[in-house]
Amino acid sequence: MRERAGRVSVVLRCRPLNARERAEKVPEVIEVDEHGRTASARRAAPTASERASTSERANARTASGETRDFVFDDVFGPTSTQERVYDSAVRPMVRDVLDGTNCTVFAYGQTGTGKTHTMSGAHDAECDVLSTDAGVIPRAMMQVFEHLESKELEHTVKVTYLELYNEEITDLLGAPASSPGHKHVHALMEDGKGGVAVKGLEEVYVSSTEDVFAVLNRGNARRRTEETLLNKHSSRSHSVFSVTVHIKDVSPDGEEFVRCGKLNLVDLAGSENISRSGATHMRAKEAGEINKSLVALGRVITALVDKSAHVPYRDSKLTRLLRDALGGRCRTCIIATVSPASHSIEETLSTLEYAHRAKNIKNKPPTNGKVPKSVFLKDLQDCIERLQDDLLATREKNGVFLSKSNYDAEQSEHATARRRAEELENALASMQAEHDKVTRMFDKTKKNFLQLKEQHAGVEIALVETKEYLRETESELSDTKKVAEEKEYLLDTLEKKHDAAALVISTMAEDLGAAQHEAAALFDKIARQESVATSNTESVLSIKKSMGERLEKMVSDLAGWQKVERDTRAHMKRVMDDYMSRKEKEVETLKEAVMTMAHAVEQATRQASEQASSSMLQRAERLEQEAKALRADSDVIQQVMVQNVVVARRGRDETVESLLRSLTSDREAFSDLAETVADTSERGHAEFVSKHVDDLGAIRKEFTNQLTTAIKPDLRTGTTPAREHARVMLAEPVTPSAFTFNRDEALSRRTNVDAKRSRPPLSPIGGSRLN
Ligand SMILES: Nc1ncnc2c1ncn2[C@@H]1O[C@H](COP(=O)(O)OP(=O)(O)OP(=O)(O)O)[C@@H](O)[C@H]1O
Repeated sequence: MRERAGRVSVVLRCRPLNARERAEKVPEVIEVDEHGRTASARRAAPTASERASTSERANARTASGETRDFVFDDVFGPTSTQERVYDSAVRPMVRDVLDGTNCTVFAYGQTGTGKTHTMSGAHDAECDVLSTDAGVIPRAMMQVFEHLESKELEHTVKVTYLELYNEEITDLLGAPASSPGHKHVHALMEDGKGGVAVKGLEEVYVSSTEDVFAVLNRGNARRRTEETLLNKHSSRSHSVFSVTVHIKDVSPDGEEFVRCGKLNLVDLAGSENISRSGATHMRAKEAGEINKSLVALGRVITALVDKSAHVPYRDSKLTRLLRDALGGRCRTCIIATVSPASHSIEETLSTLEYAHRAKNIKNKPPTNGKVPKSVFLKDLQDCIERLQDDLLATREKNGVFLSKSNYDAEQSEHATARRRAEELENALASMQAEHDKVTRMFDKTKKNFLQLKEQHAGVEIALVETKEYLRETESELSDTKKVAEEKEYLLDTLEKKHDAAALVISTMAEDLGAAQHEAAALFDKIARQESVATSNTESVLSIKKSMGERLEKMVSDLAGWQKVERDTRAHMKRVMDDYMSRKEKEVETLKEAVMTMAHAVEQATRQASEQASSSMLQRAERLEQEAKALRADSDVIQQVMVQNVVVARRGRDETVESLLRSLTSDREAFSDLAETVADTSERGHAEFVSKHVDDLGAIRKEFTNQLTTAIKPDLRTGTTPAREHARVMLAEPVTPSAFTFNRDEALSRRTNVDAKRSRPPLSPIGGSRLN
C-alpha cells in the first residue's frame, strides 16, 4: 500500500458472490482493477427477484445503468487472498506499531460483505502456520510475535477485547457475569492525553500466538452474532481488539528505552437495510442502533474531510472510541468491504462514497512511542502506587475508596461528564422545544384526526347508505337484466319485423318514386298556375291601375263637367235672370199696359169692343210668338245641355233629366205663362204676375237643391251622387237617343202631373191658343 504521510489510508475489498447468489445468478455490478487500484460500480437493471425484494425507489435508481469509478489506496477483488490483503494493507502498520506507533485498522461496510472474514477469519493455526482464511488479527499477532521472537527483544504484549453493543461497552475478556442477565458495562473516560480509555477493561498479557488465539476464541464466544437473511453469522456489535506492545530497546548511544505501540483492530457491525436483512423487533432495534452509530461515524468522517471546526465525536461511543484513529495521533487504515451483487448496489455505492471521502482525512503526526526506560519505569511505579493506594484505602475503610490520583482522574472524568451533561441538557432543551412543536403538531393532527374520524363516521354512514343503494342497484340491475333479456327477445322479433318492414319499405320506396314523379309533375303544374296567377295579378294590377287612371280621369272630367255645369248654370241663371228681369219689365210694362188698357177699357167701354178684342188678340198672338221664341230658346238651351253632357262623356242622366224636366217644366211654365198671359185678360194681370213670380222662385229653388244634392259627397262611400251616376253611366253603353228630348213624352208626363194636381192639362205649346 502506498503511504502518504498522515493521511488515513483506505483500501477496498470486494468479496466474491456467495453460493446463494451464484445459484440465483445474481449479476455482478462491481469491477475492480487491483493494479490500477480502482473499482467501478455499475447500476444495472434489477432482476425480477431483485425487483421483488427492493424498494421501488431503489429500483428506479438502479435502473439507470450508470457506472461510477472510485480510486483507493489499494483494491482487492473477489479472488484476493487474506494474505495478500494483510501483507498489502496491514503488515506495514504492524511494523509501525512495533516501532512504537499507535495504529488502527477497521473494517467498514454493509452487513455480509466480509468485515469479520477480513479482520478475524479463521484463526486456528497448525504447526505455527496460519490457515489461508486467517484474517488481520491472527496475522498481526503472528507478525508481532515473529518479530519479537526473531529479534529476541524484551517485551510485553497485552490485549483487550471489547464489544460495543447498543451503545454499551462490554469487556469480552473480563470475568463472566455473575448471572446470565447481568453484564459488566464499562464507561469511557478521557485518558488525560487527548484520547479515551475504557475504564476497568481487562488487559490480558499474551506471550504467543496460541495465547492470542485462546483469548480471541474466548472473546468471540461472547460476541453477539445472529443469523440474518444476509449473513448466517452476522455480528450484531462493534468489536475492538487492541494489542499494546512494549519493547525494551537500547539506542545506539546505549540508552535503554521502551517502545510502546498500540494496534486497534476494529470489526464494525455492518450497516444494513432492515427490510432486506429481515430484522424484526429486537433485531430491528439492534440494527437501528448499529446504523445510528455508523451514521455518527459518517458525520465524523464528513466533518474531518470538510475540516469543520466541530467534529461530533461525542455523538456515539463508537466515534469516541475511534477518536484517536480519526483525526488523532494515530496511523489509520480503513478496509471498506463491498458485495459485487447487483441487489446491494445502493449500499455498495454508499460504502464506496464514504470510504472515498475518508481518504481525505488527515491525522496528526503519530507520537513517537519511544519512552526512556526510566520514564517508563516511573510510569509503572506511579501506576503501582495508585493501585496500592486504592488497595490500602479499600482495606482501611469499610467501602470502596480511591487513591488521590484515581480520585483526580475520576473528578476529571466527572467534569467531562458534567460538561457532557450540560451539552445534553442544551440538546434536551432543543429537543424539548422540538417536542413541544411536535406536540402541537400532534394536537393539530389529533384535531384533524378527530375531524377525519367524524368525516369517517359520516363516510361510514354514507357507505352503509351506498351499500343499501348498491343492493337496490343490484336488484334493479337484475331486474334490468331481465328487462334486457326481454328486450333482446323483442329485439330479435323486431329484427324479423324489421326485415319484413324493409321489404315493405322497398315497395313503398318504389311507390314513393312514382309519387315523386307525380309530385314533380304536380309541382310543374303548380308552377305554371303560379305563373298564370302572377300574370293575372299583374293584369289585375294593370286593370286596377288603368281603372284608377280612368277614375282619376273621370273625376277630373267630372270636375271639368262640374265646371261646365256650373258655367252652364251660371249662364242659365244669367239667361233666366235676364229673361226674368226682361219679363218682369215686360210684365210691368204689360201691367202698365193692362192698367192703361183697363183704364182705356174703362174709358173706351163703349168704344169698339172688337177693336179691343182684336188688339188683345194681337197682343196675345204676339205673346204666343214670344212664347214660341222662348220655346226655341229653350230648345237651343236643351241642345246645348245635351251637347255639354255628351262632351262630358255622358253626364248625369238624372240631373240632366231633372234639368230637362225643369226646362220642360219651365217651358210648360212658359207655355202656362203664355196661356196665363192669354188668360190675363180674363183673370187679371196682377194675379198672373205674382203667381208666376212665385213659380219661378220655386223652380230656381228646386233646381238649386237638385244641383246641391247631385254634388254633395256621401260620407259613407266618399263619392257624390253625380260621380256615382257618372260611374253607372260609364258602365252602361250610352246611345245618343237617350239624350233625345221626347216632347210628347214630356207633355204626357206634364199632363199626368197636372192631373195629380187636379189641374186641367195644358195644351201643347205649339198648339196652344187663347180661348
Ligand atoms: N473475500 C471473501 N472470500 C470468501 N468468502 C468471504 C469473503 N468475504 C466474506 N466471505 C464470506 O461471506 C460471509 C459473510 O462474511 P462476514 O461475516 O465476514 O460479513 P460481515 O461483513 O462481517 O457481516 P456482518 O456485518 O453481518 O457481521 C462469510 O461466510 C464469509 O466467509
